[in-house]
Amino acid sequence: MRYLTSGESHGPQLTAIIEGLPAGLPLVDSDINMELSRRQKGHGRGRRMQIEKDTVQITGGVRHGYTLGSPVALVVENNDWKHWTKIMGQNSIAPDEEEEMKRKISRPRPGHADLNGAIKYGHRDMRNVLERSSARETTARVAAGAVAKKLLSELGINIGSHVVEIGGVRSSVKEYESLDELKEITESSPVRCLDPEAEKKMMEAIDLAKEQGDSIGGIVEIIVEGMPPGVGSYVHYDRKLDAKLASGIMSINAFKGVEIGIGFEVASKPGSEVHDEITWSKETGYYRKTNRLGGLEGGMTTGMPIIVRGVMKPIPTLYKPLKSIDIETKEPFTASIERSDSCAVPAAAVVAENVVAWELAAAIVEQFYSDRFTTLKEVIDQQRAYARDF
Ligand SMILES: Cc1cc2nc3c(=O)[nH]c(=O)nc-3n(C[C@H](O)[C@H](O)[C@H](O)COP(=O)(O)O)c2cc1C
Ligand SMILES: C=C(O[C@@H]1CC(C(=O)O)=C[C@@H](OP(=O)(O)O)[C@H]1O)C(=O)O
Repeated sequence: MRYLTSGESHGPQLTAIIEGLPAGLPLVDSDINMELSRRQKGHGRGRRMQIEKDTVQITGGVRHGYTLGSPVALVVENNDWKHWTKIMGQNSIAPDEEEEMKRKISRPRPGHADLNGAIKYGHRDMRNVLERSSARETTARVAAGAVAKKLLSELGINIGSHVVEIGGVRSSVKEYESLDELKEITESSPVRCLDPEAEKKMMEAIDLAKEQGDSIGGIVEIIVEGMPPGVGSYVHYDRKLDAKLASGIMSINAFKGVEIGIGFEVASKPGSEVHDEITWSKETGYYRKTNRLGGLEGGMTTGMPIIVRGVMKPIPTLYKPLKSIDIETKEPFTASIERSDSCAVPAAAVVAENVVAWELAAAIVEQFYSDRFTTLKEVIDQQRAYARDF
């Protein structure tokens, strides 16, 4: 299963095309719209989110609420496009030279793809880079991830996320009753945090950063329950599920690191406090009383919850801008900013959740492939029973 996305941040629309989904998966636009709307929320987002009301059009691969087995095409229109038609027009005749010079972006923003992308593709107008490198593209990734999430949920696999840290303020709540409880709390938190004390401090930290013209990053955690054991493989580097999850998280704009289970804590702990002892009961089969390795051993699922964390750097566009060099004049400048998020960690948690959903669904479809969703479901149930009785 794979997908491609297309579209610029201020272009007419974003498109995702998914190939390799089995036929017969129930899928309606509200499954996707729910995720798109979650991605738009969060304290610290800029004015763009007031302009956009992301909703999907399913333009291929689905009839009467079920996938057909053909490519699924998803379209999300950019409301902001109407303000950018002149600047972004795909077919418009080139504007006169003077106008063109005014519009050209020749000032690369530190921390963005601008300068490297311009050098790579030979663009002297860096709008040609920033339009596609913008995290607006995560809308299309969430749309594709929402389809994966639907597939997982039909297979009894449940996925949630929460914000662990923003700008150095850490959530202290580690325990929650169930994923449903986690979802209930995070959906009503402006920063998707489980800890009400930390939530307040996180919001203050975001407001302070904004006031000071700065930005802050943070850490998000994704939890997945219900994965059958043995998904992924140890036999080759590119079949290891932990590697695929790490690659997925690192591919999200501004993500700079990934942890699985207790993550980097393993460095300071002895093996006896890292590895999860294996135990067995007739009802559940094999299980671990602890889950420090986050549901993955040897590149495969253990059947325990999968726990993945990702760290997001502070947003690079600052109202108190950093120094850079104009590529035309080679003179230093400090940029003027129109609008930007000051913190997008809560939104990024939703992106990460959907990216993880995609990687897990793709691994399941690859390993247990069937053209028919009903058969895939039977095979997954068989895998669970087989692992239990093994
Ligand atoms: C949901 C989300 C929203 C973002 N919003 C902004 C923003 O408003 N301004 C900005 O400068 N960067 C924003 N970013 C981060 C940039 O897109 C990112 O840092 C940039 O594309 C460079 O990529 P890199 O940080 O992965 O190297 C956002 C990232 C995410 C995930
Ligand atoms: C549009 C989204 O995020 C954008 C990501 C982004 C960036 O540089 O990554 C810059 C901002 O775009 P603009 O300059 O149009 O305000 C954000 O709003 C979105 O998340 O849907």
